[in-house]
Amino acid sequence: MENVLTIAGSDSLAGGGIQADLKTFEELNVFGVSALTSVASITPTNLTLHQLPTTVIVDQLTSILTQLPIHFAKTGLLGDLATLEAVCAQLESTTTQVVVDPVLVFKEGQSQLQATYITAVKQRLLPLGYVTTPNLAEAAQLSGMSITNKTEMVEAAKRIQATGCPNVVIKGGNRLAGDVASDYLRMGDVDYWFESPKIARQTTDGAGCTFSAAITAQLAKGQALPEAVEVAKRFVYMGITHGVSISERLGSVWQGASRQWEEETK
Ligand SMILES: Nc1ncnc2c1ncn2[C@@H]1O[C@H](COP(=O)(O)OP(=O)(O)O)[C@@H](O)[C@H]1O
Ligand SMILES: Cc1ncc(COP(=O)(O)OP(=O)(O)O)c(N)n1
Repeated sequence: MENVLTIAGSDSLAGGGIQADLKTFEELNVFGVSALTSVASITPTNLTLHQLPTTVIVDQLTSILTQLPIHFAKTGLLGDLATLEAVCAQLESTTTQVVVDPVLVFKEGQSQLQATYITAVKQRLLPLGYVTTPNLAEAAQLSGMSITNKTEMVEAAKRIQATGCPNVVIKGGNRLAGDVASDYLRMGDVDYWFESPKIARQTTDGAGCTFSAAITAQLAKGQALPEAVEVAKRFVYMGITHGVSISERLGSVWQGASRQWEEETK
């Protein structure tokens, strides 16, 4: 079995973060290991990041990268510039292929990431990526343009490729107007579109983390990127459709949905 690493923050409500990543890895039959960067504390009005000391993050990565073969890793919420730089320094000394989920904007709230952080994502983190998976709002920040339609998604992906990441998936998701959840993969200079009906449910927390974790798992198992994105899209679609309303206000993707559905239809 392949080991797969997630370098990400904790979301105690499991609406994303390391919790969603590890559940996804488990469901897709890879062995998930993790380096925790930050603990996000989410209330109806606030999103606070409690950042771990850089030395603790580096210690976790050293322990993992010096002892285990890790062919694929994903990065999620890194949280601040010092963490981003430390993580990049560690990854630069490996041959690990990296799926970069830039995590600048998420549904539960806006973190206070500075312009210097976004610049570092473009200059240090994206060049290390095999593929990056911004949502529409993140793609707008990384490309420096507004994105309201598919033509602009293509142009934004080209601009993001210019940072040095060869493959870009822009998730149109719920943010792109219309009835269809359209995600766009630009792989080199080839275009792929992945589409599903938009699901009118609130159980979308964690959709982005689950999507990038699923891509990472499928790549680790040897699948090519377009097929990995297709599997991830279906996995998230099932996860939202059978998502869990964990409270009156909060709804999360259910990573066990594909397995449950397969078991029920056997
Ligand atoms: N309402 C929805 N219906 C169907 N698919 C959705 C919906 N919302 C998001 N998705 C899908 O979930 C995945 C994650 O997208 P998104 O929620 O935009 O990312 P993020 O969580 O990073 O904001 C994408 O494949 C997107 O198309
Ligand atoms: C610690 C932590 N990191 C990332 C997220 C965001 O999760 P994501 O799946 O990318 O986005 P949403 O679908 O929840 O918008 C998180 N909640 N916590």
